[in-house]
Amino acid sequence: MSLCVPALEELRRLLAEAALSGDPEPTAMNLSTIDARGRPHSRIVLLKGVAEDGLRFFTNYTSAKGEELAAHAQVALCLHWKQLREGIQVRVEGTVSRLPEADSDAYFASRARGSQIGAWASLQSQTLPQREDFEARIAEVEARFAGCEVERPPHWGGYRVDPDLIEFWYGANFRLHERQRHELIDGQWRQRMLYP
Ligand SMILES: Cc1cc2nc3c(=O)[nH]c(=O)nc-3n(C[C@H](O)[C@H](O)[C@H](O)COP(=O)(O)O)c2cc1C
Repeated sequence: MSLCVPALEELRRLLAEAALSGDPEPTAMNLSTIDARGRPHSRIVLLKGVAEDGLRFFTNYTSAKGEELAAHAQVALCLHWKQLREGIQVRVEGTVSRLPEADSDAYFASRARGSQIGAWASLQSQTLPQREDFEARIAEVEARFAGCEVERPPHWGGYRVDPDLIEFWYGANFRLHERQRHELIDGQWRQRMLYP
């Protein structure tokens, strides 16, 4: 894995700045995946860390996105902070792999108990015939783990995105926006500007 240290440092700086800017969801990012038929799908997930091994997010491995990621490991991520400076967008493309179990365990243990219960109770992406069915599953999981810690379900955990493209778009007056693209080409990170 080859990391683009300057781009990841810039991303961390922007995340910190976005958190201070009062953005209610500074880590919300669009995650695009491709299914086995080549059809793209997008949804928001939370960016849970920019680490040495890539960008992390957590989800249900048996969800629609989990199946899509098993079919195609290529993903595109997009973050947008409307109120930061003149507006900033970050695009990331790369390859996902599952995080080590110990990392998923550690993150799961840090989650609120309600979220832990939800990870067991939600059959994410499957048809829910009626709301009461979900509530009954939540009650069943709460009873199962009453008085003890909720362990991580085997179907729930993290992915890391190993980027091969990171692009920063900085908004500016009169549409003189700035685009800085970092691309991994033949094992080397290269930087160039693009017309906005
Ligand atoms: C602000 C926001 C944050 C979200 N964060 C996550 C997340 O971190 N992980 C997750 O699995 N779903 C998250 N979701 C729900 C997803 O957008 C999506 O509905 C769910 O993961 C099912 O997607 P799928 O059927 O394509 O697998 C979030 C939704 C919103 C609006």
